[in-house]
Amino acid sequence: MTKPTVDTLETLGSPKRRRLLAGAGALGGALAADLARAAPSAQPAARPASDEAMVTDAPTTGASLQDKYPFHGLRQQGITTPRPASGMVAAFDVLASDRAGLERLFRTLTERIAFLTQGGPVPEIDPNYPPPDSGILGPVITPDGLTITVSVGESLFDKRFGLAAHKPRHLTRMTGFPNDALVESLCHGDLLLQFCAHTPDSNIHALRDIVKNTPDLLYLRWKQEGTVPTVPAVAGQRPGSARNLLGFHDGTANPDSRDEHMMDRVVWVGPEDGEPAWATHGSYQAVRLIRMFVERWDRTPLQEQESIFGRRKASGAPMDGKKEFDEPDYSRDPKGKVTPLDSHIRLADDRTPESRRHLILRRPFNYSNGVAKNGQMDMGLLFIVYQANLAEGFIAVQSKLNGEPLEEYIKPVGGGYFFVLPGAEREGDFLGQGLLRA
Ligand SMILES: C=CC1=C(C)c2cc3[nH]c(cc4nc(cc5[nH]c(cc1n2)c(C)c5CCC(=O)O)C(CCC(=O)O)=C4C)c(C)c3C=C
Ligand SMILES: [Fe+2]
Repeated sequence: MTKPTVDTLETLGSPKRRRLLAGAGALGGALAADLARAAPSAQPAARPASDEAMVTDAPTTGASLQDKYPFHGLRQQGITTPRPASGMVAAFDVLASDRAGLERLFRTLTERIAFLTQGGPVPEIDPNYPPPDSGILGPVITPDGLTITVSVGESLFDKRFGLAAHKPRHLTRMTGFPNDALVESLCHGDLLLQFCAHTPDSNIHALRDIVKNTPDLLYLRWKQEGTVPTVPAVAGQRPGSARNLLGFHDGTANPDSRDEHMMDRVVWVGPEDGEPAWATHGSYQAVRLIRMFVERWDRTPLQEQESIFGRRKASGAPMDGKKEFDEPDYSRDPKGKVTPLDSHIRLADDRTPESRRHLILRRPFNYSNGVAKNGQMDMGLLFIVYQANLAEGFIAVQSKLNGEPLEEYIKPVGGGYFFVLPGAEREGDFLGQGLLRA
């Protein structure tokens, strides 16, 4: 996992930052926001990434607008990178009609992502032309921990670009599971961009930049924004996982994304996986928009909620444990008297050697979209999951979950399957280069 660098070490929780924000009213919102974004500080970043005791996949206080992840590398960022507070996915149809157009798209994406994730001043141009930037972050783009991850859908491998022979082995068009009510306009896409940053403004800014720079190449199909609640960092304590909108800690049993050996096994496609050579260092991505029926959930007894997940709501502990990160021991409970056999966590991973083959890296965000037509709150989980093998990963785990009691409270309505391109390794390389040269 690559750690963010902090050029000028301003932390969101620093007294300086708080003073700047407190002065926002007096200064006028936009100017104060510009100052806050660009302000340097002597405070170090708060996250001690090398301290084992602090492992969490929840954003903690101390995020800096100057955090940045290197763009070039064998693998793309935004997968094993810590999950920040704001996420967004945007799925597109590709308008390019031939290989040359597709290459122009990949080169443009590479150039824009390299700039947006590293930040810098927006160039000044002749005011007779439209401004080169939306301006919503001010004249200097702060990196804000932004990552933009590019993946491609199965439909990109149709006749248009002559890529059919190079499709990753498991990349298929997502089909519905028994509890799904998929809405076609919220599904699939030739290309998907995942934006992650400390603040939603950076994701929106980046999306608008990319849309502005690809008018003849991309058509926006659907998008979904989401958030992860920030977990306060308590000195000497491992922070708990963030909570989802059903009120449970979510992410507890995720494999440790800092363990490179584990990530090579679970997440990244390797040369031995029987995939096309260009796909090495890529990953399969499943995205699911899962609506939650929160009104019904909030009227469900606590003990039923806990039985549905197989964990305690307050602590996140497994039913046979005391603390969130205690390991459940199902061998002592073969009939499911303590942890029901059909609880979410026991179905998803029954801790047998067989289930080790189906490990996945979950990287979800909570979403809240306003009000549904029936007057209910439209909220849920933007479920994003990465694995080296889609069939053994998401599809196998979802198949085990089919029919689970949680289904009474959730309804998957959209998403799709995608393949994350390997990284642009060196300056001058572009995302998708291996695929187009295969
Ligand atoms: C197909 C994969 C999964 C889907 C879809 C999914 C949906 C989903 N999950 C929650 C809430 C929780 N999930 C938890 C654990 C968990 N979930 C999956 C897979 C899917 N979940 C796995 C593999 C696991 C880990 C199981 C284990 O090893 O014990 C938990 C418990 C805490 C944790 O480990 O994260 C919660 C809570 C919701 C609300 C949801 C759909 C809306
Ligand atoms: Fe889950």
